Amino acid sequence: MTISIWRYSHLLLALSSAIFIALAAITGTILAFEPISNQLKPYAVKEAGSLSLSKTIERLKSEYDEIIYFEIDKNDFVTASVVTKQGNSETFYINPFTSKKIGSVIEKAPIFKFATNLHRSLFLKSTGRAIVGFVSFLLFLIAVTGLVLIVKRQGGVNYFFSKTIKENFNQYYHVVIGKYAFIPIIIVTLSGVFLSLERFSLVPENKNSHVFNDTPTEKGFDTGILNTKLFKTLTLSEIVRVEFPFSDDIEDYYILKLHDKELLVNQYDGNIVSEKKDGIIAMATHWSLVLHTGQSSVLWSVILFLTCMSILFFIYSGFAMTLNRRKNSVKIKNKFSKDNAEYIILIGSETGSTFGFGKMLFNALIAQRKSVYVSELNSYSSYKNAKHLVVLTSTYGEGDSPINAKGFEKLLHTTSQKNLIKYSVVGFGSLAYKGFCKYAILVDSMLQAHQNYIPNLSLYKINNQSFLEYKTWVKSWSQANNLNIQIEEPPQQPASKKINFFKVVKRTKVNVDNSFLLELAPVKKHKFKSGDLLSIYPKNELVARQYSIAKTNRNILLSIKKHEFGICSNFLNELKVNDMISADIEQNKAFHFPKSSKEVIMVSNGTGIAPFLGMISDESLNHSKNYLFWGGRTNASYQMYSKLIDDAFFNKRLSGIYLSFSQGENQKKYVQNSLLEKEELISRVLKNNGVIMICGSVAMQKGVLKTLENISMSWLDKPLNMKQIKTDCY
Ligand SMILES: Cc1cc2nc3c(=O)[nH]c(=O)nc-3n(C[C@H](O)[C@H](O)[C@H](O)COP(=O)(O)O)c2cc1C
Repeated sequence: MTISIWRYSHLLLALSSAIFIALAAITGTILAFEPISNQLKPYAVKEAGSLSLSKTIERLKSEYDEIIYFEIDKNDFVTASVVTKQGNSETFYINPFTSKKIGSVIEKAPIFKFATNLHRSLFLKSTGRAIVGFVSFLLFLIAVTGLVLIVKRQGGVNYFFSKTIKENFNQYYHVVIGKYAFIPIIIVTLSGVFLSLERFSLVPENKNSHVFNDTPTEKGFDTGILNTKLFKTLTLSEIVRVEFPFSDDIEDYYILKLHDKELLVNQYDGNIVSEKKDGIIAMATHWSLVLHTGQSSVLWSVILFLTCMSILFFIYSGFAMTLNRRKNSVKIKNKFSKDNAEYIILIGSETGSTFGFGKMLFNALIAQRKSVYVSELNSYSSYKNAKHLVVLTSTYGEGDSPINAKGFEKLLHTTSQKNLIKYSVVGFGSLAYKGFCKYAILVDSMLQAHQNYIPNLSLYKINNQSFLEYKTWVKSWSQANNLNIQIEEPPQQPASKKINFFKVVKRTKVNVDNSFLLELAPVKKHKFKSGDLLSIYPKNELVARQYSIAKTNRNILLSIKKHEFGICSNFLNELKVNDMISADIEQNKAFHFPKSSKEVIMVSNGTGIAPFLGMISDESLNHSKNYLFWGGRTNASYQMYSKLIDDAFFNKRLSGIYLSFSQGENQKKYVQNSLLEKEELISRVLKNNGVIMICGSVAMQKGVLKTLENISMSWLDKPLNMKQIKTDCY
């Protein structure tokens, strides 16, 4: 498995701390509710913050015999510790306007006590606290390495918040949630680390101490403390805690804890005897506590709750992705050394899937008793007996090389070859990205410019790891080199196998092209759209065959071509009305009808028309002008679809229908020809941000994309914008 240093660090850090992080996240999720539940209690008194200190003390003194202290917590609850007129020593919440008791001090619920202990120290006292602090730091590093990975994946900092391409559920949400959870995770982890360091006295202490003024320490003139400027102007919003003098002794002071300092105040004349500033560490402790626990803000508590939930999701999705990669990782054992092999296969891969394709070619050549050597592009070297070089490479980032090809360019220029070597480059990429197979294009041009390499086959690009496209290339390459090699399809895992039942409600006869329509009603209610996929498992087969769905009358309409030896198509052709089949609907959002486009062009050939039959029949999709291009063999091939298409035209769901027949009576015509005839329409749709949907064979897709590229260049003077193209080809 090819793995970059960042991904490796991210993974290693996650692996080493996952259990602790999971525990902290679960307990954090529970603890996020504590400030929320506290703040929902009715002890915060409206506008109490503006009440002056002298008024508060005056009322307290009239209500109770003695006051020990009162304090205002982060929820704005005022707690007073007093001796009542009945002589009882009590602590409770008061309304500072009246000084009357309004509730007993909240006891921490057992669940919160338990979660706090587990979260802070894993019930292991100081050792546990140290572990938790360290894990918090690891989580900080995981977040930072994750951020770097997202930036690389998005193709730079500037594209951080631009659309993330969805390859699968886990990868997509790992990245998307990661973008938004990064800042809260950094805040939570850094505050957690700080609180741990502080607990172990590893942060510099606050060196500030009380500096006493040179005021007389004898009992001075009693001016009535409540009339002093200080007590009259200080409000509860500025105060954290007020401790009352213990006795009448002049050296017993009022201790006023404010948000940024502590004052000792003479109880007779209100003079400030001493002042101690909190300093930066005390401020940091205060803010770490507030930010880490969510006290004082319901909104922040909710954010903390969501952050803990997302950490749990990262653990799940991260491990699911890693397991999946491991499952797909491929090891190739060379049987020949680099200098003995006639065929050299060099692979550029980021996440390993291209190695699978390399292995297929390797096995096929070995089966033909050819001497083959496989390696990474980064291990490019001299090859004494090589006659053929095949480069299979993916593209990453914004058209960059995959990680194991970073050094290839330099090696190519500094390593000399003795022989003339025939080369072919196959690019693995995705049309969803701007630079489709851009790195393969670069490798191809580098080899072209190299004196020791002569082209064998022109550059071949493969979308979404399509096995069929690869098979087509292997066939051409094999023929070009007088070989007779064949690659074997890798065994597929049965999809999730969420099997559901569907009843055949209608079907047509097989037409001149061996194609037929099959209408299926789901036995249980299902949500699906035209463009989704139906995975069918014929007769207990493990490998599913997928068909693009048209949704008509709440049923599924499939257009199927019967192949002579096709297990699935023959199985479906044997079905009669009322028969039941088992299948699974898979969402295919990438091929749903665009929600906001004003014009949509649908291009298909053969049975690829299926999803469009549903889209043009759906009355709710009436926001756009739609055009249908379809290619088949003859007019008779079209008859099976004509009723649905004519209806859509009369209902104004279609504004244009353009048919092309490859075996037409007068002339041979393909969809590409019809597109060229309608260049003006195509260029207008492209110019006005319309969408072009393509469904059918891969060969047709290639031809259509080329035609669209040409139209875009000649009419709009710019390359085709792939964001306007949706494809579902096989
Ligand atoms: C983050 C990311 C960026 C990608 N960037 C591109 C790109 O710029 N151009 C392209 O054609 N394919 C791009 N792809 C698609 C991959 O090249 C494609 O899935 C390839 O088959 C992966 O092969 P590998 O697993 O061997 O690396 C990208 C994929 C990912 C996950």
